[in-house]
Amino acid sequence: MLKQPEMILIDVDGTLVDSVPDLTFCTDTMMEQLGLPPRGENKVRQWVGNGVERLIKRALVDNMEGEPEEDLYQKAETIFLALYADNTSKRSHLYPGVNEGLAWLKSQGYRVGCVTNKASQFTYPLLTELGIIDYFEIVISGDTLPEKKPHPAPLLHAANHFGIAPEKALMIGDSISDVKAARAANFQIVCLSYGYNHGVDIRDSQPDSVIDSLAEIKNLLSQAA
Ligand SMILES: O=C(O)COP(=O)(O)O
Ligand SMILES: [Mg+2]
Repeated sequence: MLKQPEMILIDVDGTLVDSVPDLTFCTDTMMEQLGLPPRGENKVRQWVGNGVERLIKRALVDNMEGEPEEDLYQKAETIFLALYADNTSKRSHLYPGVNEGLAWLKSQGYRVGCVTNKASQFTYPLLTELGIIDYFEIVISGDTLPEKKPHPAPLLHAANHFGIAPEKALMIGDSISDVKAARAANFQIVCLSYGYNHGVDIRDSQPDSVIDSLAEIKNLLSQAA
C-alpha cells in the first residue's frame, strides 16, 4: 500500500503525452534529409525516454547503444531540433484520463511538478499547447540540471524546492529510468502500463503500483495510509 504523499512529480513522454507520432515524424524526416532510411514508429517508441540526444544517436546507428560519427551527429541534431521545434505537439495527444487525474490531484491540494528528460525548449511548448502547463508548480527538464533521470537529482531538486522530505514524495512515470530515479531518491513510484519502456513490461522493474490510466490515481491515493 502507498504512503500518503505530499508532493507528486509526473513524467511527460509515455505518461502524460503520447509524443511518439511527432518524434517519429521528426526522426524519419531527419533520416530522409540525411539520405538515410526511415526507422519507423515501432523503433522510435523503443528509443524514447533518455533525451533527444540519445534518440537521435539511436536512430543514426539503428540501435539502442552505440555512437555515430561526430560530424554526422552534429548535422542530424541541427536538422532534428529545427523539425521538432515545428512539430512538438502537432501529432501528439494526452492519454485518456490525464486531464481527470491532474485535476483531481490539484483539487486535493498535492504539490504537483513535472520531471522529464525532454529538453526544456520542447517541454514548455508541449505542455502549453496540450493545455496542462498550469497544473505544474515546477517543471524540470532533461537539461535543467547537469543530471537527468535515472539520476535522482531532478527529483531531489523538486523535493528541495517544495521543502518536502523524499519519503513524502511520489513519482509517476512509465519507464525504468523513472523507477531507478525514484528508488535512488527514496521516493515512492507508480507507473502507467501503457507508456514507453523500451519494449519491456514496466512491471519487471517492480514499481510500487501499476495503473492503466492517470484517473486511477484517485483510487490509489484514497486508499493510501
Ligand atoms: O526522452 C525524452 O526526451 C523524454 O522522455 P520522458 O518525458 O519520458 O522523460
Ligand atoms: Mg516517460
